Amino acid sequence: MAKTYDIAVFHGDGIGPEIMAPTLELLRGLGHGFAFHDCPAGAACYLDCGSDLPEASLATARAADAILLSALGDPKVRFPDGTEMTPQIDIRIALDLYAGVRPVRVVPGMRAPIQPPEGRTIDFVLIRESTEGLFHTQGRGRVEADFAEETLRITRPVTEAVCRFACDLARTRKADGHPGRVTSVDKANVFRAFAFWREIFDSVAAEYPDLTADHAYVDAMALWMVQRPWDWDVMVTENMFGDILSDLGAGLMGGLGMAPSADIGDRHAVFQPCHGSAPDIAGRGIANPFAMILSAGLMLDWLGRRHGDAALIRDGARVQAAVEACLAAGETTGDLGGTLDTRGAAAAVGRRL
Ligand SMILES: NC(=O)c1ccc[n+]([C@@H]2O[C@H](COP(=O)([O-])OP(=O)(O)OC[C@H]3O[C@@H](n4cnc5c(N)ncnc54)[C@H](O)[C@@H]3O)[C@@H](O)[C@H]2O)c1
Ligand SMILES: CC(C)[C@H](C(=O)O)[C@@H](O)C(=O)O
Ligand SMILES: [Mg+2]
Repeated sequence: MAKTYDIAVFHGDGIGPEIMAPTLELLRGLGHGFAFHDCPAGAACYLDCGSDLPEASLATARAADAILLSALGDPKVRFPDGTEMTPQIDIRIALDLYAGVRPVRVVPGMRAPIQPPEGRTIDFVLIRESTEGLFHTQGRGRVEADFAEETLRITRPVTEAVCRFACDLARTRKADGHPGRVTSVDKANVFRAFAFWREIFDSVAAEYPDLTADHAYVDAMALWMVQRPWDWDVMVTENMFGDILSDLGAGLMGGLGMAPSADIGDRHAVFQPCHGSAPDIAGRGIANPFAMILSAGLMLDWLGRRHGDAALIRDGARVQAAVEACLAAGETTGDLGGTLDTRGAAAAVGRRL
């Protein structure tokens, strides 16, 4: 009998449920025997039950084969100390999801602000360490009357693991015709913690003589991602740098509605769009579902490779191709210049599947 995959589903806040519902419909249509398990979390859940990440939801996520997560959070709903709830960070830390995979891919028809020169493509992957770095003290920073302080933490095991993940990915991509280059993005000129990061990156990269390994300072990389985004293959960087650069990457694709992500650890993985709950457009049914759908495509690919299921890998690629065909045909939501609403854009993907 074919395997059933248990998928934990966080529907989220704001536009979260609006983009998750049609994504689940598309997944059901692929006929892989997915069992979806709802996991309440986020701002609405906090108002409802007093927790933004109930233990039961985390337990369901832990037991699942994969986790699909839509945008969570609402700037108007805060903890008593005034901080916003960020359960997605708590999940990354609780499940050791150290490798945040954020692909940046500009394809024909995309309303991208920068077009590559003839013969070049914008197609790189940013790997964002997602469990430590400058997020180490998130929500626990020290705030006194006259100063505030947060801590940047870089540890050897996590840095080795995320650098190895990036090198493995560059190697896999090289087999598909990419240059086989991995770039560490850091600030080693100023911070000893980043000199430590760079030294670890170098020692891991030395195990991959078939790859080109190099470094860039994060400020210069922000410039180069705009000036020559076609030059990059795989980048690996600290949590906060990756958070910021991945939104820059989303900008290269025409907006956050196009930016998927995967947070991957050794045992678990979460698939979610890079964007938030977009309170400014929530409830109107006009959010772009493509980042959520592409994230589901990354999930199919990851599950397929993990379980040796070629049909899942094939469908991961089909989902990406279907979204790209919609872009080429101009069948998109308003943020990308189209006239479709959320359901219409998802249906356009469905027709191509
Ligand atoms: N991964 C996540 O769950 C995640 C990521 C970022 C922010 N957040 C949370 O979301 C809330 C809102 O944050 P924000 O406003 O800074 O960022 P946001 O990503 O929600 O929105 C930024 C801008 O992008 C637009 N946008 C985002 N997704 C879109 C989509 N799918 N289609 C069309 N337009 C889209 C929004 O309308 C807005 O103008 C906050 O509570 C924040 O903490 C969650
Ligand atoms: C919402 C926020 C906590 C989150 C992050 O900072 O990681 C988001 O910006 C992201 O990029 O996934
Ligand atoms: Mg972000």
